[in-house]
Amino acid sequence: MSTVVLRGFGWRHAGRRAWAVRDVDLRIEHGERVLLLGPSGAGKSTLLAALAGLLPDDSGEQAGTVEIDGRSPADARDHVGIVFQDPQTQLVMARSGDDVAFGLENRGVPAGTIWPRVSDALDRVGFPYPITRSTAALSGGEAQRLALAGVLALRPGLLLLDEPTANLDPVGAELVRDAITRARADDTTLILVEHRVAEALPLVDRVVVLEAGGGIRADGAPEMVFAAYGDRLADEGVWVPGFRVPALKSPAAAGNEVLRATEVSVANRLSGVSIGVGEGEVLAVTGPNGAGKSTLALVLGGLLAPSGGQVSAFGDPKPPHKWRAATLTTRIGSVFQNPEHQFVTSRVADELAVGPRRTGRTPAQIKEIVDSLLDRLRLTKLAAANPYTLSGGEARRLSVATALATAPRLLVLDEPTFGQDRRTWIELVTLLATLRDEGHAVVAVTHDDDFVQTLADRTFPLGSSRPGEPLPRRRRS
Ligand SMILES: Nc1ncnc2c1ncn2[C@@H]1O[C@H](COP(=O)(O)OP(=O)(O)OP(=O)(O)O)[C@@H](O)[C@H]1O
Ligand SMILES: Nc1ncnc2c1ncn2[C@@H]1O[C@H](COP(=O)(O)OP(=O)(O)OP(=O)(O)O)[C@@H](O)[C@H]1O
Repeated sequence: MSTVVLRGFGWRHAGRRAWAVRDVDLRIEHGERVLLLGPSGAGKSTLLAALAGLLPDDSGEQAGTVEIDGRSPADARDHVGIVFQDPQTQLVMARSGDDVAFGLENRGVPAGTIWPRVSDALDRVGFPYPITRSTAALSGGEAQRLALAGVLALRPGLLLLDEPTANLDPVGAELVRDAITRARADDTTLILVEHRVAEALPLVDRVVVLEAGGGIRADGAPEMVFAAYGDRLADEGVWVPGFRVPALKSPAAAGNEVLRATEVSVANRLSGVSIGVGEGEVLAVTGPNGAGKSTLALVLGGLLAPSGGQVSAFGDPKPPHKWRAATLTTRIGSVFQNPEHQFVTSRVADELAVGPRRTGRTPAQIKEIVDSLLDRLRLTKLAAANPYTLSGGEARRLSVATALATAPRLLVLDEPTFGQDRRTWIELVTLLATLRDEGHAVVAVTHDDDFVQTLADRTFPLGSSRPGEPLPRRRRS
């Protein structure tokens, strides 16, 4: 167990004018369990990184002090376990079991107890493979489970979790919540960052809300915080319990089919899936971790050749993965599960210009497209920032914006709403609804039930025993 004390704490990342987080005075006692909230970009991940001793002096400027049990985060590191927002970045070993064992070995855990602790931690998170499974061949949710097992095995005094269930299917999320609850028995101090408040509340006894411009907006027992500040927090973008999602489903029937996949397979990852999507339709692909959703998205987006089956789109005799890059970008816009995998420039604004430039737009047209997307996705202030330095929510919005920049008629989005606060979520979903109403087709892989309820015209449950409903051949009347 650990006590955390922040006094006047602030951090400004190198190369940024604005402070990521500032004026934070906070004391968290041994064994307390805190939900840290705040709008996208408010500095939640930065604060966790500071506590984990992951902000080296030369990477920015610090104000105030941080102490864990009276020590600096660098000195307390052995007592702290963190799971990042993007778990794939924290897996270091080639084999899954070794990845969990690595942390234990580093901390000098006696050799005889390492492997029992590894298998206990993997069981707790429902990791579905033998310990020899390659870490490079894990789906997003599987990687998240493994990263969690890695820190749970350490039994840290201070456990820092950044959206630990965002990539998990409902069964996985429940297991992880159980595992977090069990860590309570070890008197672990917990700081949890999670946009979706309802599921996180049973795990915590205190809520701290960071203010976007600095300082703490609210702090106290959950019921007190939401009773006193609920409405204002909602206005500022925080997901508050009881939030009802807007209904944005299309009143119109789907138009002509733009893409059809027949019995597509990818060896060991996806087997025999048939799916189609029509103009003006939002199709949600759901299903358990490892079902093959991201693999299917790559195939539909023309980014991965299927090993079996056919894909045809826009009446082209060639399948999308054989199209020229310029053709592909004007027809299909893809968003990957990990936004960083798709960034190719060092400025947010340049990133948005890549597609339009490739498709021959004039400089004036490019500027108009870029400015409009920055505005619509709340990224204008970050136009000059390096895409790799964005917060999780910002990076996700940039990746959606880049997919829209060439106005493709089909969007294939892998977890488009991941990491969004309430305000950016509504804006993003409303933007997709507008595109849908203009006749664009949208295929979205998602674990976000609110997204399905709000926007999906049809759901394709992959990996379940129910086959996807066939696409009715309807025309817009
Ligand atoms: N390495 C970095 N270099 C420069 N700026 C950064 C870096 N990491 C984060 N930032 C900036 O600091 C601010 C806070 O980011 P942080 O990731 O802490 O926010 P967050 O509250 O966790 O957001 P989200 O909910 O979107 O994940 C953001 O504006 C972000 O662009
Ligand atoms: N590069 C890879 N090489 C080999 N196997 C892989 C690779 N990537 C994923 N897999 C495996 O293929 C299957 C499907 O993975 P995929 O990422 O498509 O699942 P998913 O449904 O998107 O999962 P999640 O909900 O966890 O993101 C999983 O069993 C996964 O372990």
